[in-house]
Amino acid sequence: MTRERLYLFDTTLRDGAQTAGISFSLDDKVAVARMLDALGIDYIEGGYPGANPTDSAFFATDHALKAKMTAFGMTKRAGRSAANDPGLKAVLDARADAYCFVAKSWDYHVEVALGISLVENLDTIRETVRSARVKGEALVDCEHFFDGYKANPDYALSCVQAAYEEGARWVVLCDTNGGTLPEEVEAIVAEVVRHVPGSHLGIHPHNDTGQAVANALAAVRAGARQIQGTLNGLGERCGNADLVSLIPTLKLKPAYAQAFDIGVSDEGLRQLTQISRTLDAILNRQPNRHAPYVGANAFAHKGGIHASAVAKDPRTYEHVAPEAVGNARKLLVSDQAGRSNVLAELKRVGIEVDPKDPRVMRLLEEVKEREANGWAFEGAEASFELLARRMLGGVPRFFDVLSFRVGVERRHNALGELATVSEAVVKVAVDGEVLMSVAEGNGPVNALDLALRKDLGKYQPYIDDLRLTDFRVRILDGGTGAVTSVALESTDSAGEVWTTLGVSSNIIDASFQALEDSITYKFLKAGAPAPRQSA
Ligand SMILES: CC(=O)SCCNC(=O)CCNC(=O)[C@H](O)C(C)(C)COP(=O)(O)OP(=O)(O)OC[C@H]1O[C@@H](n2cnc3c(N)ncnc32)[C@H](O)[C@@H]1OP(=O)(O)O
Ligand SMILES: CC(=O)C(=O)O
Repeated sequence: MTRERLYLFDTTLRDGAQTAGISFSLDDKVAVARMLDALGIDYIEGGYPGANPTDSAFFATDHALKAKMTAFGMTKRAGRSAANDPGLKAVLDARADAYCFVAKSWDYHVEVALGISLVENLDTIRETVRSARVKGEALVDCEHFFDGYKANPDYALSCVQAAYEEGARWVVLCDTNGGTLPEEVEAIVAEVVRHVPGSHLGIHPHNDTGQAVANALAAVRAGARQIQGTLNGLGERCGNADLVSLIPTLKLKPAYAQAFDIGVSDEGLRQLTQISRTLDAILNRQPNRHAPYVGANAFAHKGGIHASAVAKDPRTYEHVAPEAVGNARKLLVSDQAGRSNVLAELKRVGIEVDPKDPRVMRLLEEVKEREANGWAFEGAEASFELLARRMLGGVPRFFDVLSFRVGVERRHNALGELATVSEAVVKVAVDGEVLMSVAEGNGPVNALDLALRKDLGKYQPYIDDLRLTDFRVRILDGGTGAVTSVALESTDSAGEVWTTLGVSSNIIDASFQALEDSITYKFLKAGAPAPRQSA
């Protein structure tokens, strides 16, 4: 069976730039465009030349991409000719392969937002497409098409037909306000296909009911052959159709994979998790751990019953293989775990144990007991590994904390300014040697951290590159006598990131436990030798 070509149009750099809180620099835009091109996207909408200096600068350079670089703009202003519209000229002067114009197709919008007659709007569409075709491929985004169709189907259709008959390569049906449901999209697109070939129709769904991806697929089922969307679903308000969800669906789900060819190869698909996370890194955002296909939790199995079956065959609880999209499976250890989760995690960290060893069940019981008292091992693999090694084999006591003291003082500094200063003193024994360090910090935990890591004797070189990158405190029961859980995230020059936990009714104790475990984990990881004498 021959497969039909389905085109992907990415608007991360245009509609995605309309996401609240997001702003792309020129370098960001270039990096994202290259990433999209390598992925195999057919059209990359780079922005709106003339609307702002970044977008104009982006289109002033030659991108030499395989994808069709597309400049976005609005149809010509009413009351002036296309040749006499500076906004339109800026778009058409851009170095692009294709030009995409947003046009009104809802009679109400024509009258209220543009304040022109319905006939004048149709002339505007035609004249704009005519001017664009001279420069390259023309596309028309029919804004509010579905709302327009519901209000006045004949007029909405006449806008689509005007664009198509004038030579637009694609007429894109936009669910601009994002309120249309999949069954409505499917029915309306099926009607439009009776007037304009589906091979010239696209869909641009917004996600205001959380169904933009479903709406894109509904339009494809009804005959549209171009999907507009963005990476990670960026876009105005609740965003656009997420191409990171759509691409694997189109490639891995038989109903679509057997019917359609898209420009993304299997290798491109395997890069998807990396691409999604790189975009978040560029935007300085935390990746969505629960994102379909690519989220860190998309293939994380927490329930013991799930983990047990996954260990037998991953297909029991996975709809596709994580490797297909460049993601990885995880079996989490928590109070929802069974023996299978523990065995899988022990295997992952390289601890060999007979599955029938009674210590495995004791370890699981210890995890559950601790979780009931405020520990949360799920996000703290280093603390679980230390607990497991301590219970199953042993972890050298690289150092012993003999005592610590920390004080917080508010006083005038040398400049006469009032400042709050924390000072800590830590006494440790390292392989028979007693060492004492003093440090000042911007808070009591910081002062303790600096004092503890100041001098660990012969082990000091192993922690020179240790950095603490995050410190999260959770109060487990209300009130000042509450139990406190501290999660400490650490990293090193090799780029490994690990999280350790401490739980106590005293926040300083909880922090110190997490700190000691972080250092011990680093010693183990770096292969530090066990002390000659027990501490
Ligand atoms: C559905 C979408 O996402 S469409 C894309 C939306 N994206 C953006 O708006 C981001 C970029 N926009 C901008 O930088 C600015 O809005 C600009 C440069 C385009 C225009 O700025 P301004 O000239 O100051 O106009 P402003 O933004 O206030 O209003 C838009 C004008 O365009 C008109 N307009 C809107 N859509 C269209 C259209 N499809 N065709 C012709 N004119 C249109 C409006 O009626 C309004 O005209 P008015 O000023 O005579 O009332
Ligand atoms: C064009 C566009 O972004 C919209 O109608 O949503």
